[in-house]
Amino acid sequence: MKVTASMISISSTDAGEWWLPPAGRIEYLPDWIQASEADRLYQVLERSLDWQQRPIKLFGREVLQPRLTAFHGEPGISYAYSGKRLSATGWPEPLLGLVRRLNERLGGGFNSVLCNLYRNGQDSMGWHADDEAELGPDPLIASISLGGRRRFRLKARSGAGRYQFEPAHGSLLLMAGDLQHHWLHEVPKTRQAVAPRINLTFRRILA
Ligand SMILES: O=C(O)CCC(=O)C(=O)O
Ligand SMILES: [Fe+2]
Repeated sequence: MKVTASMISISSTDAGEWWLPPAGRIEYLPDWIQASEADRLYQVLERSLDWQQRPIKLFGREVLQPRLTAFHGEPGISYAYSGKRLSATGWPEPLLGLVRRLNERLGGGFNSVLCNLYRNGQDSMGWHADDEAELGPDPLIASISLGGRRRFRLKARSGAGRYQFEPAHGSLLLMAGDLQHHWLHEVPKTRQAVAPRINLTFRRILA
C-alpha cells in the first residue's frame, strides 16, 4: 500500500483488509477466482446476460446510464435503484455458482446481484454509496471484477480521505461495516484505452 498526502493507493496485487477512518472496512482478495475460470466467466457473462443501457433519474430528468446493467437473484427479489425498480427472475448458471460460493465462504446471505458492463473508458459510475434502505443499515457488498482494469475510488464524505486502486481480473472486494455511511465510491471515466470490464456486486436485499 502506497501512502501519499491525501490519497492512499492500494496496489492491486495486495491482498488485505483495511479499516478506513472514521469507520468502515474493505477487504480485497485479488485471486478469488483463478485466471482461467475468470476468463471463461467473463466470456459467458458478456454473451449471455441481458445487458441493457437503462434510464435513471438525474436531477428530475431521465438519462441513460453510462454503462450496461443486468439484475439477477432469487425470484421475487426487487431492487429500487436510481428511481427504477429492477425485478429478479432467478440465477443464470454462471451466477448461481458464484453466489453459492460467496454464501458458503462468507455467510453473506446474498440473494441478488447487480451486474455492470463498462464497455470502454467512457462508461463509468458516479460517486454514490450503496445505502438504499432495503440493504439494511450496514450492508456487506461483495464485488467481483472481471476483464479490463478500471480505477475504483473511495472518498470520505467528510473530505478527510481518499483511496484508489484497480481491482484485478478475478478479484473480490468486500465493503462492510458502516463504510457506506462514511464513504462514497466511483468508477471514473478514463481517456486511456481500456478493455471492457464486468463488475458483479452481490447484495442481500431485505424483504
Ligand atoms: O464497478 C464497480 O467496481 C463498482 C460498482 C458499484 O459501485 C455498484 O454497482 O454499486
Ligand atoms: Fe456501489
